[in-house]
Amino acid sequence: MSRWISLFRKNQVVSLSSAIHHQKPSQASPPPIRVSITESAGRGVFATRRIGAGQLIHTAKPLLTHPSFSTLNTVCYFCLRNITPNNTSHHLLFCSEDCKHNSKVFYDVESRADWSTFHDYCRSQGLKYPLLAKRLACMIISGAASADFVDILQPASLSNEMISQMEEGFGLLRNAFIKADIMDEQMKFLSKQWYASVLSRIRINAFRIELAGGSYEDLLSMAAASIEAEIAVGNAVYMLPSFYNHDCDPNVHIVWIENADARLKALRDVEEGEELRICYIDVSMSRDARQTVLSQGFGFQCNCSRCLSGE
Ligand SMILES: C[S@@+](CC[C@H](N)C(=O)[O-])C[C@H]1O[C@@H](n2cnc3c(N)ncnc32)[C@H](O)[C@@H]1O
Repeated sequence: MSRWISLFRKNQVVSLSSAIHHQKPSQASPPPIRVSITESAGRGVFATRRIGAGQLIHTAKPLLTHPSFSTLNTVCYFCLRNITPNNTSHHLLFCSEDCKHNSKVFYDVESRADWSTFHDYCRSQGLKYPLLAKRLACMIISGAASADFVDILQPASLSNEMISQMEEGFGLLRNAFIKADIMDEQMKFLSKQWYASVLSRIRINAFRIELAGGSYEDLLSMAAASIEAEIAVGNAVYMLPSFYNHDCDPNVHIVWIENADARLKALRDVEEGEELRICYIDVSMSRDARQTVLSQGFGFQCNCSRCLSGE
């Protein structure tokens, strides 16, 4: 969701360059945040104490990840870490034995089926989120996740037209499992309603992962590297980061260094009780463009102070 361009806005550069000295979270205590209801944006994340600019507020492991089609052979199929491609093999890659082991929760089921038709469909339609739904379905079939795994996340409201557009993807997903002889009992959850409900949640909660690389310890050099290279390796869904609302002048940034493990950092000093917000979009766009993207992509009218002031 978020992008780096926002970091170059003039009024943020000073706080960012002073931000890099406060990177370590408190080891012993829980993160200084709570999830509560906001006045106008559903649930949100609030600071439970003062947080200094640049402080690492918390990290988050993804619930679901999937590489982009363009990075399928160059990033870890589990954690999205960049891997030097092996010219002799076009097989899916894992960056470590740990990732290979951890991926069993979906890969043992996934590798039994032929995904070519489902993938061709996604590729031709430019769809990335059904890949995350496929991974979740594999986790549920393997018994590693329950059918309501992502139900706690806010769903997008879908029009009837959007739901009917999902039918083809649903049919192809289901067929791939049927052809792989997955037992009816294990696929009981896999209804059109389940598929639409999962995609509606992924749609507004998935993050587009851009890795900044292991050598960028400070936010400014990460921002510069990310803008230069446009490094989008895939998509991922998280639990806690999904509760952060959007602001066009955010006080928190989500960053990925070398894999899909997220780090949430304060962009400026935050007072106890203040809501913590990230940006979902490129906030260097004009107000009208931001409003259009947020309304079409996330279904809300942004009324942050920047939008209200017309900036
Ligand atoms: C990723 S979720 C954020 C958490 C969400 N508020 C919840 O209760 O789970 C994104 C959704 O939160 C709401 N939201 C986020 N930022 C908002 C904002 N600035 N103004 C109004 N609604 C917002 C919208 O409904 C949006 O689709």
